Amino acid sequence: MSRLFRIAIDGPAASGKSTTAKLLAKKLGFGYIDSGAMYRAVTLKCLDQGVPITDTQKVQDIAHHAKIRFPSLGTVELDGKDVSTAIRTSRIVQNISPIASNPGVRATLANQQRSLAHANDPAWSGFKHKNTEKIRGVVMDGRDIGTVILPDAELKVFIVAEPHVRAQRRYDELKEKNSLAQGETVEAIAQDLEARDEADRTRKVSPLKKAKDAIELDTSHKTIDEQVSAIEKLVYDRL
Ligand SMILES: Nc1ncnc2c1ncn2[C@@H]1O[C@H](COP(=O)(O)OP(=O)(O)O)[C@@H](O)[C@H]1O
Ligand SMILES: Nc1ccn([C@@H]2O[C@H](COP(=O)(O)OP(=O)(O)O)[C@@H](O)[C@H]2O)c(=O)n1
Repeated sequence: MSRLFRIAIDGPAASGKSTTAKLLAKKLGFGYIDSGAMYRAVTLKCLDQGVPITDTQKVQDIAHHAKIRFPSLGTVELDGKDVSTAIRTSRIVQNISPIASNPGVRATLANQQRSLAHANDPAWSGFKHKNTEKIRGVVMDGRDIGTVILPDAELKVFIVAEPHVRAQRRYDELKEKNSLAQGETVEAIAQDLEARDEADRTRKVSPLKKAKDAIELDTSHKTIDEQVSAIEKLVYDRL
């Protein structure tokens, strides 16, 4: 016997969603779908092809023809090329908000996200529960997963953290990857996160919002291990 268990993780920028989602997926043998990476990939393609991010129709066409894949845990491919690092720069997030609020882009990516979540990929080995039932599933993170993409997910978590903690973590991450733009400071990153969260919260289509039945998890004073274990426990509680 096999049962499907879908975990929706939403929250503001740099709150710890993808780190937690990836480790949780690894622990449970679940698939991991990084929906933010898909918006980042569409943004990268627009910038590379010189398509103005405010040209609604052209951006929709780009999204429609972009072939985005997740060949392994944490890697992202765009049109056959590994873009895992290229999509993580500040240039991408500074241009992403008009693309994420484009209804045609959202419709295209939403379809792909739902079919990825239903793919039941054989690589998602899952785990045995109480020695009988096989639990297989997926962890998906983003802004609208619990509200729009998987409204009937078996578990919804809304991850938050204090703004200065998120800015410092994102700064450290970019520094470590040598992806900091020249002269980029923690303050500049804090401003970017705030502007992006505001745009995500106030857009008309699929805004960033905690689903009514989501459980809030504040990671400000938690270690990564603690936040992964907290969600893992919620999974077992629900089974
Ligand atoms: N509890 C934590 N303690 C320290 N660093 C963390 C913690 N949670 C996440 N991070 C780090 O913060 C950064 C942002 O986390 P990330 O998972 O990318 O956030 P999101 O997906 O919400 O944007 C990453 O570099 C990650 O390693
Ligand atoms: N489900 C999603 C995921 C991301 N996004 C958009 O994509 C941007 C980047 O998402 P992300 O999760 O990669 O960003 P970070 O939280 O890692 O900074 C967000 O600021 C949103 O504008 C969205 O609109 N809907």
